[in-house]
Amino acid sequence: MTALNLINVTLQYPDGEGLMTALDTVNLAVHPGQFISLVGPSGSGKSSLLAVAATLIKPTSGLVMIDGVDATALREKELAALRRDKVGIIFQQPNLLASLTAAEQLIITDHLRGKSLRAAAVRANELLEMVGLADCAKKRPHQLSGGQRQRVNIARALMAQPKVLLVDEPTAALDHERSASIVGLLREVCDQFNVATVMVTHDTEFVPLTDAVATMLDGALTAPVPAMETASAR
Ligand SMILES: Nc1ncnc2c1ncn2[C@@H]1O[C@H](COP(=O)(O)OP(=O)(O)OP(=O)(O)O)[C@@H](O)[C@H]1O
Repeated sequence: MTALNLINVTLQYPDGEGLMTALDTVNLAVHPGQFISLVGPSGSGKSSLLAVAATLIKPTSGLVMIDGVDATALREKELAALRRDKVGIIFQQPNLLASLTAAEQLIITDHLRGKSLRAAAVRANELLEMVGLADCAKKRPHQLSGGQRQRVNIARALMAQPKVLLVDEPTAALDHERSASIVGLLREVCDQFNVATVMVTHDTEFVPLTDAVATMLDGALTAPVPAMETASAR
């Protein structure tokens, strides 16, 4: 089963007297463990695609299937639960809470999901170790570098064990070396947690670390994205 499946997704915004089409009949299937780069010029619809896939915006028409469930058919409460449990979102800016330690940034997300604090603390420590921040669990955002903050952001998005990870220009605020290590980390996350990952990027240099490229132009994908190859073929 695909983890994320956009089927004939069209998104239109009101534009003066008429409508502007931000997404035009987009079809995209992403399998567990598949890592897709999403590229295209400014205004081509990349952020709109991520927002629709994240179920933050309902498309004008088409289906958004997350782990086999059609998100466009759900009521707001069910939709919020689906998003919380199945979708991890990583924005450019980590948006960490200034007063919380790295571990607490992660624990609070599980707490909001009604999970036990003890289990959350164990998982938070495991994830911080996985992203290379075992020594930084007690540090607050101002004590971390930009790259470290982005690693906390990634670990936080993994707390819910999402099926789908949506990443919007994770390297925009980082230098070259840190950017490479963040994309390398996302590759590891994708493989280790078998999560379907879509990353918007302007950095075509990192595209080879991903399995396939989706290119957007004027709201449409320029070509079908190849299906998942077997892991051994990578
Ligand atoms: N809330 C909105 N209301 C009206 N038009 C919008 C809205 N959000 C986006 N658009 C338009 O939809 C189109 C696609 O925008 P989108 O932000 O998805 O592109 P993008 O590829 O992510 O661009 P960038 O690389 O600059 O972030 C653009 O023409 C944009 O102006």
